[in-house]
Amino acid sequence: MAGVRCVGLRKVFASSRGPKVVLEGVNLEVESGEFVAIVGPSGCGKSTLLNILSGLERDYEGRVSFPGFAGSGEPVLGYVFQEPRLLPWMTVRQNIHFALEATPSPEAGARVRNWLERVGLADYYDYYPNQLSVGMQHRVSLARALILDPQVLLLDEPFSSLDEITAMSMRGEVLELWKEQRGTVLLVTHNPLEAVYLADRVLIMAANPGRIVAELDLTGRLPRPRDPEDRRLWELSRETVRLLSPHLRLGSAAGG
Ligand SMILES: Nc1ncnc2c1ncn2[C@@H]1O[C@H](COP(=O)(O)OP(=O)(O)OP(=O)(O)O)[C@@H](O)[C@H]1O
Repeated sequence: MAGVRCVGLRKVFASSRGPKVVLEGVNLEVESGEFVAIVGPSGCGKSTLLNILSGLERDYEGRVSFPGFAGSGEPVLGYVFQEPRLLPWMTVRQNIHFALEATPSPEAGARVRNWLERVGLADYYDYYPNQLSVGMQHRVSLARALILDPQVLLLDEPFSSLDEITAMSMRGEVLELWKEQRGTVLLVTHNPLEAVYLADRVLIMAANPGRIVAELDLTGRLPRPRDPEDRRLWELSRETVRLLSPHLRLGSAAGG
């Protein structure tokens, strides 16, 4: 098990107009096994935050830790990027198998087949990424992250390019997996309804500089399992929008 903790995160990017503070004073405490969604205006630093948590971005100030993780090194992290980022010279099966190469096991082939079925791509195992629709490529990238049984799963708008029927099914798949493994999930989304359907807590970020400005706690207000048709989801999604809307004008005083 592993939670996620950030203390005083600050990230500055160089730009043609000089240094740009993208994240400032970001403090985050996610319990082990918690499902947290992050919503915020475009460009407020959500992906940058996930990149820091994943270890891809190492040039930042502040501290990141994974409380509750008892192993050596770092917990197993799964990261589903905004774009599928599949290796074009590998087939679907090889792309998913590739994720397991660091931990070879005799069951790897069976696990890949199982995940191909779970994401509805069993018939496409020998296709190359350029032979798939964008939505199918996203499903491969989801399988590639989930097959690792991650203790911490980072999802950067993983459903945004999917049609709504497929997105619903993939949300269900992520929830199933989360129930089975009780890993920690951090989901970045622009969809307030998706955030309140999936998460225990929704964090609201503002821009310029990116920081967490509000939080909506759903535990107790919306028991699980949740019905996607539940009217309360709409009410809570409107509450999320109300918390977010003062921060939506980029570059405004409210935005920083
Ligand atoms: N490598 C980089 N070099 C310079 N600036 C960057 C770099 N990566 C991101 N930025 C800047 O950091 C800010 C935050 O970007 P980021 O992608 O984290 O935002 P976001 O909230 O995920 O946006 P969106 O919701 O549109 O995906 C933006 O102003 C972006 O231009």
